[in-house]
Amino acid sequence: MDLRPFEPFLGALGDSRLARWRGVLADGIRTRLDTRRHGDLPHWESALAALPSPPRGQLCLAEDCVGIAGPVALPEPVLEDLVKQLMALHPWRKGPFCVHGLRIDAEWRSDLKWRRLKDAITPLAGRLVLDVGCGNGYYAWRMLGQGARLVIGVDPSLLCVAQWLAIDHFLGRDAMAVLPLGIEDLMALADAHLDDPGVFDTVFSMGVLAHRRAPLDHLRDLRRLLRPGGELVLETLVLAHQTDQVLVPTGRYAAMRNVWSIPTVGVLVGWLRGCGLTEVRVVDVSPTTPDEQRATPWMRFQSLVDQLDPLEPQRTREGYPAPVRAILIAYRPD
Ligand SMILES: Nc1ncnc2c1ncn2[C@@H]1O[C@H](C[S@+](CC[C@H]([NH3+])C(=O)[O-])CC(=O)[O-])[C@@H](O)[C@H]1O
Repeated sequence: MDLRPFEPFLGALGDSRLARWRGVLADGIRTRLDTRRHGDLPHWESALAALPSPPRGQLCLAEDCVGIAGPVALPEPVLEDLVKQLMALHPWRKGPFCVHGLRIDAEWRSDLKWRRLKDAITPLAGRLVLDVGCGNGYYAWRMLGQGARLVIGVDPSLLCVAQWLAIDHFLGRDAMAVLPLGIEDLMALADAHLDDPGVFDTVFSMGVLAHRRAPLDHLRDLRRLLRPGGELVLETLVLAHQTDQVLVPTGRYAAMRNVWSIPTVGVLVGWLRGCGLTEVRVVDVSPTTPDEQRATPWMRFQSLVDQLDPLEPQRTREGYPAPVRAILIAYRPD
């Protein structure tokens, strides 16, 4: 993979407030693609190259599905080939996507989280949006569908980038991309090349905070990326108690090796305020259920149900409280 698939998007940055990011991001992507080679990348690249190429489709956002519809139905053999190439990008964690009638039933019903937050956020029409840890871009398509001017998704996983490229292959939209960068890459690039990275109208960080070893640094970074008055949408694992506690799992949490901290909602609100964010509000607290996160033919590994105690499903197999996630909104002061 080289810079070419990202060039239309980088070009689109040129006539926006993000113009100064254009060269910076191009350098970052080049470096990451060099150093983050992945053994499966050639396999994913062959699948992308072999995707059928019907005429460009339209982005169709149904309640439960990010869809692509074209002017003509794809013939059966072409659909079979489509399944084969998209399956080569297994596991699909985030979705569902509907590609010319083919439903990619991903591990997560990501539509459910979107439903919880979409009416609580400032409408995205015309806004410059950053989605940190965006996965394969499922939500970034939704953000574009709400009329965002540009959406930068960043995620260090090359499989996520490959899945975005597969979906974008059928849409060819320049105003959104999943770039192979971690938040730390973005901050290092900003520190080295930009006076002030605070340009985004809305910054999303969903499903990332618990995986950061230094959660307060993450919140400070998110604040720095917002323009004054900009909105942060934060989603993360929380403890459902009323106390001021932070769970720091010893070993795994729900089979995940990289969960470092799970605060109560009260602590999380305090962290946001302590990092200089204001008007903090909690818009949702929901347990994650096996209806929302489950194994499917598009994600054949173990999933949430395997990570919960079979006799006491309100606990993980390690004995911790089962996953509950909260969505909070906050602002960088003007
Ligand atoms: N350093 C990093 N910087 C940025 N992203 C990272 C980093 N390390 C890992 N990630 C990425 O953060 C994402 C976390 S998933 C949330 C996806 C989406 N937001 C969702 O809300 O469904 C967790 C979940 O499923 O809850 C993965 O795609 C990682 O590759």
